[in-house]
Amino acid sequence: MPMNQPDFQKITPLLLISPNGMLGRAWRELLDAHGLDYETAARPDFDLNQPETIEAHLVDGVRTVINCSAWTDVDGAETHEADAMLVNGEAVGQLARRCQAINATLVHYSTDYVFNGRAETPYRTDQPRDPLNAYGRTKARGELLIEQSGCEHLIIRTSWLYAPWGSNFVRTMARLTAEKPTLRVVDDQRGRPTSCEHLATTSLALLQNGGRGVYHITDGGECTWCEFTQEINRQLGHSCDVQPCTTDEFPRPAKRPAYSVLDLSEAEHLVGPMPEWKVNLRSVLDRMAGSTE
Ligand SMILES: NC(=O)C1=CN([C@@H]2O[C@H](COP(=O)(O)OP(=O)(O)OC[C@H]3O[C@@H](n4cnc5c(N)ncnc54)[C@H](OP(=O)(O)O)[C@@H]3O)[C@@H](O)[C@H]2O)C=CC1
Ligand SMILES: Cc1cn([C@H]2C[C@H](O)[C@@H](COP(=O)(O)OP(=O)(O)O[C@H]3O[C@@H](C)C(=O)[C@@H](O)[C@H]3O)O2)c(=O)[nH]c1=O
Repeated sequence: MPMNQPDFQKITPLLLISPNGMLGRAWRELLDAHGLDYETAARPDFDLNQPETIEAHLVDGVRTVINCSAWTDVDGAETHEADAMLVNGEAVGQLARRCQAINATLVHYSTDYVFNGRAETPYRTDQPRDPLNAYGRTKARGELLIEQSGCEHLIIRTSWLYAPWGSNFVRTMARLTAEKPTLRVVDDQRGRPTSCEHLATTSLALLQNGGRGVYHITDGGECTWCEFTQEINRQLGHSCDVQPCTTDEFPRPAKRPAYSVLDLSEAEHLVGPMPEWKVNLRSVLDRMAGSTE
């Protein structure tokens, strides 16, 4: 990926919120690899439900705040929308207003689930937010509050995150395809998987290259959850029979969008093409093979 002469002085010192989440860990590894100057903010010292802890961590001198925190339990948000809204909505507004006050740039993550999934071509960054579920509504509110705060920001929408660590679809399916002779996986939801390591690296490149406003970053290509599982099964050499099913045959509390492919052209214009999801999947599975986690 073309990365112009890095001038990290413009973006440091950084504050990394939630370095122990799935994406937060990828950011931590990336910042360590570059030897960048950063502090971290995590529970219990930093809690988005306690506004005073936001003020205590976002202090004068911090140039960039990378927010990897969120309520990510999509089904749980259906019955706890107010709690999810505090974390993904109102607290994000507070973060953004604090960034404005200390003149820091806020890098924030959002989701394909802010869209209704009724499109048939990739969602552009400027298409209207119209979430189908509670999680999507809370993430849409967070985006809006950032935009209203007037802070300098980079909102990165992404989708279907996976990593060699944490709780995610690839790790779940790696286990299930090893354990089960057959598996049924929904084949009528189409989107773009995203490796967290790729996302962190590409986010840093976008930040460095002046990306501000809303951008989309995912792996390249697209697939259904079933096709994703079939490829995990194939790359791992497992012999599970992965069969397609419909969303109706796999009922869940939260509705998911049928089509949530994000248009990548604006990010690709600044930082180059996104690697294909099968290529990124291979790297992550290789790393999982060499790990005891
Ligand atoms: N996972 C996915 O598939 C996708 C995720 N995204 C977005 O990407 C971002 C990163 O997601 P991901 O890495 O999967 O998230 P994780 O669920 O792995 O991590 C979320 C982090 O948020 C922290 N957190 C939750 N509540 C609070 C709180 N009240 N105060 C402080 N910290 C809190 C958690 O802390 P603790 O470690 O203490 O639990 C955890 O470290 C999020 O914005 C998410 O919405 C977008 C698209 C897809
Ligand atoms: C385990 C399993 C899942 N599935 C389906 C259900 C669901 O439609 C799909 C994916 O399941 P998950 O629970 O991993 O998906 P989900 O929690 O909806 O993942 C989402 O998380 C949030 C945080 C985001 O922002 C989104 O981009 C997206 O990544 O796989 C099967 O069909 N068969 C199975 O055996």
